[in-house]
Amino acid sequence: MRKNVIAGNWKMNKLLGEAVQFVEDTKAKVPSHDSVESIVCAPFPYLPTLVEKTKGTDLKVAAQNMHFEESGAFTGEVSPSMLSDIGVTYVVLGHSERREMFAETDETVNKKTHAAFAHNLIPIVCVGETLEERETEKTMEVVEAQVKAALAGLSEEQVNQTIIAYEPIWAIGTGKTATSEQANEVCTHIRKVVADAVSADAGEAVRIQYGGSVKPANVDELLAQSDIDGALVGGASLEADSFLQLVEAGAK
Ligand SMILES: O=C(CO)COP(=O)(O)O
Repeated sequence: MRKNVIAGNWKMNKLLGEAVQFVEDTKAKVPSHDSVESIVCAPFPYLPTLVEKTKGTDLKVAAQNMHFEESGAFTGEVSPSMLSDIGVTYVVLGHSERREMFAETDETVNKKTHAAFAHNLIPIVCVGETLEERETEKTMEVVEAQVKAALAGLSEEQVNQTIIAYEPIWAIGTGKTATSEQANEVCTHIRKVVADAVSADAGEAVRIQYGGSVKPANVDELLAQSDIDGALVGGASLEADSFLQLVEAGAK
């Protein structure tokens, strides 16, 4: 039985006081880590404070991106060792907003997955098709290529720990959710791609989240699908109450 992972991706939202208030309001209320992994993906400047404030609780903290290099002349970037050094445990990689607006490629995502494991960070690797790709029936092909590229060269053990987030771009922030059947169909395909590329066991073990307009009203139906093991949530993760409802759904 795979454990659900519910991650709130705050994106570029909240000021420090609001971020702290959020974790104060949720950290003692999230279900046990044994029943669901509850994660907030916060902007870089808040990570040390949030890691400190959530120590010893079941709420975990993720970064939303990182560089793949260890250190050097990369003005404005944050390295994997900086994240692990301050106690961050997960990192979102290859979000479609970074692919679209910040020149993230399959190749850099792959370098970042390797760098994450080298620094004990669990990667949440985002994949997903555009509306045009869906309408021209390229979804499976596009997602397959992204998954294979992201995982290339990882060991079976590393793939077992990887979290893949399937986020159809047309469903992000639009209020348009993929139907639970549409979402599951792609997640099933991703699982098969991992099984074929790595091993049957890795295909079984890898956790696959759905993301795109997930909210308390639709999360149960999405999580009830055979191959969906959680959600990566933007808008509906910004309020403590809504986030708590989502993690409680993940613990069922
Ligand atoms: O991009 C997303 C999470 O990473 C999804 O965002 P929304 O939940 O706001 O659609």
